[in-house]
Amino acid sequence: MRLDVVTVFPDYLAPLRLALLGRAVDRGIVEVGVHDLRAWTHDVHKSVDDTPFGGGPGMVMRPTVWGDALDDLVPPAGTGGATGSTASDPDSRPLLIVPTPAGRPFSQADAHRYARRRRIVFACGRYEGIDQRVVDEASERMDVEEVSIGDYVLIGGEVAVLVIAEAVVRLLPGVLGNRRSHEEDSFSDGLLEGPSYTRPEVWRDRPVPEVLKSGDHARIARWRRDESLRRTAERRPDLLRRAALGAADLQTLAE
Ligand SMILES: COc1ccc(Cn2ccc3ccc(-c4cc(N)[nH]n4)cc32)cc1
Repeated sequence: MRLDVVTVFPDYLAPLRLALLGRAVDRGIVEVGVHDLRAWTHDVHKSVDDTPFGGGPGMVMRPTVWGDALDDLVPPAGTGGATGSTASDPDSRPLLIVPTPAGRPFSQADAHRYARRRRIVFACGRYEGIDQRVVDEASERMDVEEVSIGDYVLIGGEVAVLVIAEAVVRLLPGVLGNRRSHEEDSFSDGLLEGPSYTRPEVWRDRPVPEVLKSGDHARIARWRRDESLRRTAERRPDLLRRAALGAADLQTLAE
């Protein structure tokens, strides 16, 4: 997989080269390119924004600058660049992800879907966002998704790109090493992960739950499922409605 990020703050994306993500890059599992949007500006002031048509607060990012940046990263057809998707491989087109407060909510299912793509370009907006025509025009030759990472307002798209990139790259084969499979991830069974414990067995007079030291794997699995159900019912009742619950689960929730 290749990830390209376009931003006016390239240093914000430095974490992509650290720790697990950095190791994935070093091992060639993912290639990462971070590009300063100002490299495509046309004026001495390297301006990337302008006042909004129709008035209103703040500034909007200019389509001319973004258009030139995306043309270089994903050359239009006929310029030797990427063409439309092939029927046999719908994921062959580059995917342009534009974080925005107005986007569709990003989910673990999206992370799995993105992890199958060969090429993802992230457009990091600032100010009040990017001129809408950039998305509209890019949609002619790329798959474009405007994505929100939550119902809160950030200052720009860079942090959202770090969140999405981490959620996606960790799913790539070989990135997490011998860690348990993704199938056991939080949300993988539709429920929240329950509590975890490690040594010492007693810490500030607080013992580890006895069942976890019992060696009875069936009993441990049941206890973990019950804790997961209780935590989900308390913190994310919306997830419960979508989860596949068995009779024992319903018994636990009824207690
Ligand atoms: C019209 O309202 C606003 C429009 C833009 C902004 C600042 N801003 C500029 C680019 C950009 C990209 C992503 C996000 C973002 C994503 C999530 N989940 N929260 N905030 C915020 C962003 C603030 C408010």
